[in-house]
Amino acid sequence: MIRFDALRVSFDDHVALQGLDLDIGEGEFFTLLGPSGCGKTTALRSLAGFVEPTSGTLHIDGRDVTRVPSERRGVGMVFQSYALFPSMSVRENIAFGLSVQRVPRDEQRRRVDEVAAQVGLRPQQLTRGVAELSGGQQQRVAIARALVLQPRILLLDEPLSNLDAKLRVQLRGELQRLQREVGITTVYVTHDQEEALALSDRIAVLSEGRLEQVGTPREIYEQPASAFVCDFIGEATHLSAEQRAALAGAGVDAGRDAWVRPEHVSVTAADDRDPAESGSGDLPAVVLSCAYRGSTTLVELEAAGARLLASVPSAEAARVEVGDRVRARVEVSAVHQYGAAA
Ligand SMILES: Nc1ncnc2c1ncn2[C@@H]1O[C@H](COP(=O)(O)OP(=O)(O)OP(=O)(O)O)[C@@H](O)[C@H]1O
Repeated sequence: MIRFDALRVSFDDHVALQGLDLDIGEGEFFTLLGPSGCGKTTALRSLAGFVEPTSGTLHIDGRDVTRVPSERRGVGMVFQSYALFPSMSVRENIAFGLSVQRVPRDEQRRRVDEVAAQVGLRPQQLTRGVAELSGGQQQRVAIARALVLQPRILLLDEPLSNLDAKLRVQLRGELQRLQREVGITTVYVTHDQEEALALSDRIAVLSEGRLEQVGTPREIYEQPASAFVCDFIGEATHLSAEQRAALAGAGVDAGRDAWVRPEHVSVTAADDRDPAESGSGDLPAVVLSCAYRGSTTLVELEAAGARLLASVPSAEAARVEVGDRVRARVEVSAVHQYGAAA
């Protein structure tokens, strides 16, 4: 339903998007994810019609909208700051776009009531000033203001980034439910990988204006297509040359870059066998620190001369202490390898 075709955006001599190809399906919750400056906001703003591409095309529902003005693209946008009018009531804020379009008063009223109920705003909240509302309620108003214009696509630019951690988690659940209920195709921008994994049907990971990978949260996490994605999504240890050499007998290619996630490293008691001979992916290790995380504990090890992270059930972690000599067992089949080692 949305197609980016070789979309390139340059600002003076800086290339923000280097030819983006992307297809987003009807009803999808699709996230553009990447570190600051990777071009995700530029991609979103191009889709909204606020940024003019240097080359390439954009299609919505099969229609070339590359040069179509923003207001005729059928997109509704929610900004990071919400951009609500502080002197107006909730109802006036939501109705703003309808007033601009000179929609009759009684129809405005009906549509605002309908969309307010959809996003979970109570009727008595509609007469309040927006300044009196909490961050989460303001977010609902901002979404209602976009939805009331009945867009085909909802664009959200880091809408949760101004909220505290607990509210962010709560609201992302609400946002997901709301999107499912309304069924509207949604494009979401964030630099927060945890948020992207929790919310999205699919994710596009961008780096320096290029697409690194597109996939479901599970695909991106479990089969990262590049070292960049593996490092950016979740936690991973970049194995040193010495660690790779020590694991070569168990099947790691010592000549290639290698990464392993903490949940694929376990900690067992040290014994006297030479780990290199066991062929099982064991490394002699010393416990450097233990960070309790509830059901699991992140154990930082020094293994074969370099750092290695292991995520172990907290019940097991209770048996190890900082300074203990242990064995780190690396699940070699879960090691991600890319290109030649630097
Ligand atoms: N209007 C502009 N003029 C000049 N350069 C711009 C403009 N907008 C963006 N850029 C540059 O383009 C690059 C990509 O910016 P963009 O805002 O798309 O990144 P981002 O991934 O969304 O980052 P952030 O999370 O920090 O917003 C950055 O290097 C940025 O400085």
